Amino acid sequence: MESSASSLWSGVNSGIVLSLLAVVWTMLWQGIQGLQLQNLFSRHSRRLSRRLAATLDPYLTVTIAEYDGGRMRPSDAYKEAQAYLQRATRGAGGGVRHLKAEPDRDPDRLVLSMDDNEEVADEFRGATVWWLAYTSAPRDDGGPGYFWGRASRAERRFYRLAFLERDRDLVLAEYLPHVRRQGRAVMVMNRQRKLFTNISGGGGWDSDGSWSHVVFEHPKTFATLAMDPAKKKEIMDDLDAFRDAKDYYARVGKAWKRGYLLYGPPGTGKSTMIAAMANHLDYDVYDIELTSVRTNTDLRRLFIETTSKSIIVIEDIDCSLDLTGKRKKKKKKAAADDANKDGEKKDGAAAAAAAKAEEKVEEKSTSKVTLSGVLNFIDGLWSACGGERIIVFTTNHVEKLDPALIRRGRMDKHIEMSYCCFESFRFLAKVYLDVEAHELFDDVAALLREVEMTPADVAENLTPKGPGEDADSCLAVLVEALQKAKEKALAKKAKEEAALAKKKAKRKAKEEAAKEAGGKAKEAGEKAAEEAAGEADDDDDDEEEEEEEDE
Ligand SMILES: Nc1ncnc2c1ncn2[C@@H]1O[C@H](COP(=O)(O)OP(=O)(O)OP(=O)(O)O)[C@@H](O)[C@H]1O
Ligand SMILES: [Mg+2]
Repeated sequence: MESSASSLWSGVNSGIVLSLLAVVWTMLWQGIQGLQLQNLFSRHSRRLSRRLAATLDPYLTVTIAEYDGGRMRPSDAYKEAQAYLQRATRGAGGGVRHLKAEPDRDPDRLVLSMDDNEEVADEFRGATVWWLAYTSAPRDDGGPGYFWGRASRAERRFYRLAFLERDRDLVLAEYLPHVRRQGRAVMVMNRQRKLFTNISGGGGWDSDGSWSHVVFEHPKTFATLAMDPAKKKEIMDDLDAFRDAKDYYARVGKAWKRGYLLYGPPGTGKSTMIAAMANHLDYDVYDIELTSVRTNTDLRRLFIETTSKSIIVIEDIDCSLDLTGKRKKKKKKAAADDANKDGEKKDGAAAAAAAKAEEKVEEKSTSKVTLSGVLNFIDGLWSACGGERIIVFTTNHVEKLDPALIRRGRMDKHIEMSYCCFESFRFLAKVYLDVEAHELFDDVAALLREVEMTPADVAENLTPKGPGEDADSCLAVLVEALQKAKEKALAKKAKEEAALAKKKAKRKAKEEAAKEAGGKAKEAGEKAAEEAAGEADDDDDDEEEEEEEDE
């Protein structure tokens, strides 16, 4: 015990002495630099001064930069060191006086890490090492990193590890790999799933390169998603197979990514499905607002800055992208057609889709992202970097999408999200009301065969709105809503049929009028022809007479 105490003291003392010497040397060196006297030294004397430095300052250092060598993404080593040091500063903060705090998974706790210019000591197999965190001012050198934004234009962050020369082998061969391993373990332990957006941050958004994020906390899982059970199982199996298929993708030489196209009317659960997928796989979500991406290059940068184990989402792809160059015109025409349709009120789903399309048509005018940019984004050379990514597109109008965009290989799995069927209703009744059988189920079943209602509307009707509401009243509300929807659909159908009959009758009348007019015209034509022929005969007679007279 005593010997360990004395060796500790001697270690501490030698550490203090060495630190003091290092400080003195640094001051001397900086003083020399400050006076610009180093130019007076010959090459020989500079070599000598370095030797002197090595004698006075027996520390070696390893610097880990967040971005270096033109990197477009933060270095993994930096992130691992950061996570490792979070652990090293746990508890009382490991002797660090200035700490940075971030929210922890546990809402009552904070994850602490050392602030800039703080130093923390760490022990490893009897050796002491020191970590220093620091930042350097933004660089504006136009180098490779400059193009990619954050690497140069923002403050650059570093960790510097200092250790005694005698521990060189131990630190380089064993301690640093240990730091990386432990760092990765801490990252997995602390991992909070995130929802990223490319819309510039503000409010509760944390910025991370081109992306801002919040903690992803969507409660929807496959256990509460209403859809045909067989279809649901197929999707879950597909996701599981993808997650475990690293070797398979490597073997067949494909980038480890998979595309899903979710299509169907508004309110059928496309966005909800994405949340369920993210929760099932424990992946982050990157939600790309394509109308905010200015160029194809920006889109590529966004992709490069995503991490693996993530779902990259582009919602309403048909509204966000000028697929053919004619779409804008078409959409305006369609909107006008919709508005003129016999003054008829649009039903909820169509109105929502039209509003969404109109809104995005306006927004996308500032974006120069092209179809080819998106195609490259999905399966160009860059799409292979990182791996383990799922790309999801959603649309209300699958028929409007360019076939190249959704061909297998880009969008590998097409999933139709449709109106509520009886199976889905039963599922929702169990989830929302905890009811598995009820006398009104038969009515609901019969009505759902005749009426199209989205799971969103069914779920809303099944939600108790007040303290007095129970399963009976909620189901009665749903039946009433379905009956109303049926009446509305019947009235709409009758109106459409009447309009069609009117149109047909009009067309028929027009045809008959044309026929009659044609008949009369024919008669008149024939008469005129006859008269003309008669006149011609008279003329012939006159000519003959004239000829005779001449003879
Ligand atoms: N299949 C479903 N199971 C459970 N809840 C659903 C389902 N579909 C929709 N919902 C509920 O309806 C609401 C709307 O669904 P969601 O936003 O996923 O629709 P969407 O298909 O993405 O619509 P849009 O095309 O307008 O974006 C959600 O709050 C969700 O809770
Ligand atoms: Mg949606």
